[in-house]
Amino acid sequence: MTDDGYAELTSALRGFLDAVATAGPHDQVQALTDDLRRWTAILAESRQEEGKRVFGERFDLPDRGQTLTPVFAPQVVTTSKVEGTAWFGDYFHGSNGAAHGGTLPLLFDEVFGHIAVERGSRARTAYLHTDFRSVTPIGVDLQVRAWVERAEGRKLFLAADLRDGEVVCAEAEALFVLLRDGAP
Ligand SMILES: CCCCCCCCCCCCCCCC(=O)SCCNC(=O)CCNC(=O)[C@H](O)C(C)(C)COP(=O)(O)OP(=O)(O)OC[C@H]1O[C@@H](n2cnc3c(N)ncnc32)[C@H](O)[C@@H]1OP(=O)(O)O
Repeated sequence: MTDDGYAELTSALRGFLDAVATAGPHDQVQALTDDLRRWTAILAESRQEEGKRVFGERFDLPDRGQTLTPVFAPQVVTTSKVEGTAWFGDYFHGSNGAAHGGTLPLLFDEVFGHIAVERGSRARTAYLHTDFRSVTPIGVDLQVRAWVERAEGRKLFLAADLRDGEVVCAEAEALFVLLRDGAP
């Protein structure tokens, strides 16, 4: 990992989003808004085209340097399976201590993507089906795994599950289609 500060920035940004998500009314809200607008203007001056950005494009950083998805730390990545831990911060909270339902397919898409990347394939998600088996807790280390069910030509049929210990939180099935040469 290149120690250029971006891993720490990603971590700080996640912490900030979690703090925003859990904060009550605050008397410094205008100061915070002003600070955010100041940094937005500074960063806008260094806007880059896709392929030259950090966010989501730095494979040497945790979570590719992005905060869009819940934290995913892979432990095993092969061309046929991926296993690791997932962690949903407060930013991903839906209600009653459970993760927002839409954030689970978000995690699964990211996890499936590791298999596609490991296969050296340019692929896109054609469909992703999620079954919500039990509420997904916030702020807990969860176990996630995904695997290839079968491959048919350009089609890669994938499955995954997310567990809190013995409890299955969610399961997913997806079709990734390998892109034709020259596809955008
Ligand atoms: C150092 C290393 C660190 C590694 C660290 C890596 C981390 C890396 C993480 C990255 C994580 C990001 C991973 C996100 C991945 C996205 O989320 S991609 C964005 C979401 N998906 C999209 O936008 C896709 C939009 N759709 C499309 O572009 C096109 O429809 C597709 C899916 C590419 C397919 O188009 P196509 O290539 O023209 O293929 P087409 O001929 O239509 O279909 C091919 C076959 O698939 C079937 N098919 C297509 N769509 C469907 C469908 N929806 N249902 C059923 N069958 C279908 C067709 O029927 C056909 O079947 P056969 O006739 O061959 O039997």
